[in-house]
Amino acid sequence: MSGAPATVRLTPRMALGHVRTAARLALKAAPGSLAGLVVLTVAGGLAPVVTAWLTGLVLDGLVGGMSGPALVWLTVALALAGIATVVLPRLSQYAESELGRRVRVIAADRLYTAMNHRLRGLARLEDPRFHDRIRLAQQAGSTAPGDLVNSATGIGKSTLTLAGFLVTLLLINPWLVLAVGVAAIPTVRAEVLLGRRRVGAMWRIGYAERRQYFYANLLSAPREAKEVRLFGLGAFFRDRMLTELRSANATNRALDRRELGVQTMLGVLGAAVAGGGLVWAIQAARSGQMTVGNVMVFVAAVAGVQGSLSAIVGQLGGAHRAMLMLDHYHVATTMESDLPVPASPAPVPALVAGIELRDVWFRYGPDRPWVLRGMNLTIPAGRTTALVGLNGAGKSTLVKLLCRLYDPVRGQVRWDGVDLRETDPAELRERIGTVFQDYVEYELSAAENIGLGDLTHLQDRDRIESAARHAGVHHVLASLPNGYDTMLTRMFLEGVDTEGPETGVLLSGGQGQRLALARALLRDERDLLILDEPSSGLDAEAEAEIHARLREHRAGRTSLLISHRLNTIREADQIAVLADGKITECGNHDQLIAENGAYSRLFALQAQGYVETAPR
Ligand SMILES: Nc1ncnc2c1ncn2[C@@H]1O[C@H](COP(=O)(O)OP(=O)(O)OP(=O)(O)O)[C@@H](O)[C@H]1O
Repeated sequence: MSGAPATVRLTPRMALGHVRTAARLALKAAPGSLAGLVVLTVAGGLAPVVTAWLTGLVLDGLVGGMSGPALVWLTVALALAGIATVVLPRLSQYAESELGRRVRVIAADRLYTAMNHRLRGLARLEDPRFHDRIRLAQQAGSTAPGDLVNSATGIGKSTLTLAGFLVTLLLINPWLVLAVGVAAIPTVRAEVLLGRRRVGAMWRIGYAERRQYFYANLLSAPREAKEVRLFGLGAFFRDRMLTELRSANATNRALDRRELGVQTMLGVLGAAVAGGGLVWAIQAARSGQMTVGNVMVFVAAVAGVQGSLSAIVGQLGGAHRAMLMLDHYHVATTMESDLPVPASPAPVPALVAGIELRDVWFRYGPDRPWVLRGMNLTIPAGRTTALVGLNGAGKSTLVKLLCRLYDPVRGQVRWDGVDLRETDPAELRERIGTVFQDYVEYELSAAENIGLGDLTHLQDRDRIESAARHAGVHHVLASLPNGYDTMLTRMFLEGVDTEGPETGVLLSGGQGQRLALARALLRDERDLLILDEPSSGLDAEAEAEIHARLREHRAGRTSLLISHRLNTIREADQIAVLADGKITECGNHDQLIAENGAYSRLFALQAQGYVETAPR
């Protein structure tokens, strides 16, 4: 799924496919509204023609001295047609809105279900082209199917009006149909060209708009606010935002000017044809070839033909745009899974022997440097393995491979002998509990923040509290204004619907880290516990306390612990040093110290720092 969206070209086959998709979505979402819309479209399309004819008949009746019930009935019919002309567009608008609302729900459901099922790893999420595509697909899902249906009904309605008035003109004077038709050719051609330009401009403006929102967001987002203020970046980002805004404005202005010029010319041409026709009609009326009513019908018909033609062309442009957008939606909902999963995946049983990384090579893209270069490591079941390495050595990358967020480029990661490529990632992840280095603090309640670790326990307050106690964060959470129900956010109000809603709170960095730990500990019975820098934000006392608890918790379980603070991992059963994409040392603390290698050097360096600053 790649390629710049701007290069999308619609073939007739694709267009037909998108029309079918939109029609199916509309039929599924709101068959009643769709049927109503069709009826309203037919009625709305014919109403102006009927009104014009009735007006002509009434005028002729008056001039011809018609009176009595016939004139009354004609007048009543004319009044009803007038009411219909006013009411029908309102009803159509409601039916369109309702259809749009319902289609949006189904389209969003399909899109996000596809994303959940087809985006199992991370690689695609790190591709900027994918983000362009998915953003457009989200936009398309919410508006394009409805827009396409509306354009289709709009085209149908205008076509009916056009046909009605063409027949009218044909009955009055066939030559007039030819004159109006010839005058319409440049209009159609100009609208098609303008439509294409509009679509092209949409991509260019879209990019500028995305950058503009990005800068605008930097100016108001609480997460970035500290740095923006401290480094005085406000004016800098504002200027960049305005530059993007001006660039979008310049594109829009150029387009508007071109449209203004073309449409003014076409308007003058249309008016000339209509004026010529009117002169002819008045002459014909004067010489008795035409009635006053027919003159009126003629004027309405010329305006109706011109108006409906330009509406059809405009709506075709709208349909074209909607189809281009639906193309992104189609690609996003039918994309292949980013991690191949066999038709019958191998089961992931409880871990008995261990996990083996066999000659694993990995890089984040064909044009990126290798992070792991033929790495070999066994993580024995029931033991604690610690992973040590310098910044950027590839420790977190290894964690992602263990969770099958990526597949190795070469080599295998084996779970009790089963290559992870043979497994269903969802089943594998059910067996793993993880605290990532860049853990998430969700803008939800404290209890939910922990409960998300295992949705089956989301409502189980006892288990949630027990996990919080293990992670040493229970007292902090219990003493929040609403205890575990306090929202951990300053972005949303608690209970907006109630009177005097309260704002939530933010935890400190270390408290947040404990919360993430509690979330992982809720997945208590998992086979593999991965802790990537679980205590980097904790004070020394808390760190010692947490590690003592974790040691207890890990006893007899399989765990992988990553930490730069070597004192926290020295009791691991096995310590592996990762350097240059490989495991360069592996053994327990005493063995590695005796080896006098990189681990020993790092340990001595850290120990020295403490000794030198310790009070005598
Ligand atoms: N998503 C990514 N896309 C491209 N490169 C990445 C990505 N994530 C990490 N890298 C690169 O891979 C290398 C290893 O990163 P990784 O995060 O695994 O290191 P680490 O050992 O965990 O480092 P640290 O100790 O700083 O946490 C780094 O050079 C990093 O720039």
